[in-house]
Amino acid sequence: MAAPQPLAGWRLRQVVADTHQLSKVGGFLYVFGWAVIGWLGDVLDFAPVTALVVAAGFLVLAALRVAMRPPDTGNEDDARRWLLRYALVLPLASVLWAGVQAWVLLDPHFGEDTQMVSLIATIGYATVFANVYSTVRHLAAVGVCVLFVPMLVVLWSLPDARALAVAMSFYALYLAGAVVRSHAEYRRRLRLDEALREQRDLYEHLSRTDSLTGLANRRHFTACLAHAAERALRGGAGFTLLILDIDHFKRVNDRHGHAVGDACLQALADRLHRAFPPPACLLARLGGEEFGVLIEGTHADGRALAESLRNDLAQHPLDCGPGARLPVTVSIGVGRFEPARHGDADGLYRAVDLALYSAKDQGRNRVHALADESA
Ligand SMILES: Nc1nc2c(ncn2[C@@H]2O[C@H](COP(=O)(O)OP(=O)(O)OP(=O)(O)O)[C@@H](O)[C@H]2O)c(=O)[nH]1
Repeated sequence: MAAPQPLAGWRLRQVVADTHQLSKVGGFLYVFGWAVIGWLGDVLDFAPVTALVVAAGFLVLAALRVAMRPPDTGNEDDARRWLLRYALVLPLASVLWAGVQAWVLLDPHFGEDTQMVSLIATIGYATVFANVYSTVRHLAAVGVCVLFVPMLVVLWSLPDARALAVAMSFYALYLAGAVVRSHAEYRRRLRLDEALREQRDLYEHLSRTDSLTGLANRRHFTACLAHAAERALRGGAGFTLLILDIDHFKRVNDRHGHAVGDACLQALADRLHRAFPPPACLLARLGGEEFGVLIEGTHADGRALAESLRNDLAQHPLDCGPGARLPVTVSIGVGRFEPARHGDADGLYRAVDLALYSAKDQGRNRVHALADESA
């Protein structure tokens, strides 16, 4: 059988979050239980100091659970350390309750009603431990043992309580099964959640990505362009848009075949990555042999970057597979977003697209910048 893997990554963070969420207010159940027992058993009459110390103990432990918030650093070691500390604190209230339970059963000051209520409360707390703290199996097992074992020892030691001891022993077996089952169910749910998350992430990635080149697709690029324009309109940093199109790409397909054409598009995507590194630049394949580049910030000289890419491509053929080093040239339209002139992202896109087509019209293998057009 394979050794169990230590919790890591998303699962660890989820276990930490679930453990705190499920248990953070549970400490107050012991406060309530002790208040009921104290009231039924008139404990303030014969042991006022102990009663108050026990109440204070339950209150402090309940408050500690709420106060021990999981770390939000995202660091796995922090999360593991927190889980260990919390797993040490969580059963302390059960230890105190086990002491209370033994006291109530053994001290004749407490009447039979109070003893019965305390036993019911112990069953309740142990059942909660077995079923609710399913996130960490050992934690649930320790909690159940701490609550049940001392009570069973006391019951078996009392000659008048044999029937109760037998019944409670059977219930202890049920609780052992509940610990195993609830933990297995939790692990199953965790695996399902993780698979759903991975599928959602994959779907989101695919819906944003061009499958041939791995660049952003037109839909994602258009959305990012719109966000960049909105930010700029609200006074944020500006941005520059490049649209580039391979010249006479049809000839590549016609002469070398579609597969080489595809490799050529992939090689161009690699070249674009080197010329416009993320995260300042977003690269997209807008369709066919047309690509877009969004450069965030006001410092980039889009025209110079476009010229340098055009030169690089004109001088260094693209590696499009075995025996296929193809010289390709590109035509590029480029422009910086100017709110007063373009209005929104669509306005800039239209203007840069026109610049690209004017570069094509004027002979291809050239960069046409918006500033040139207005000159
Ligand atoms: N291999 C390959 N070819 C594609 C893909 N998408 C579009 N094309 C081809 O790209 C070519 C585009 O041709 P045109 O629109 O005439 O453009 P062009 O030949 O580059 O000419 P200009 O843009 O005017 O310089 C067509 O032959 C399409 O079949 C693709 O995913 N893979």
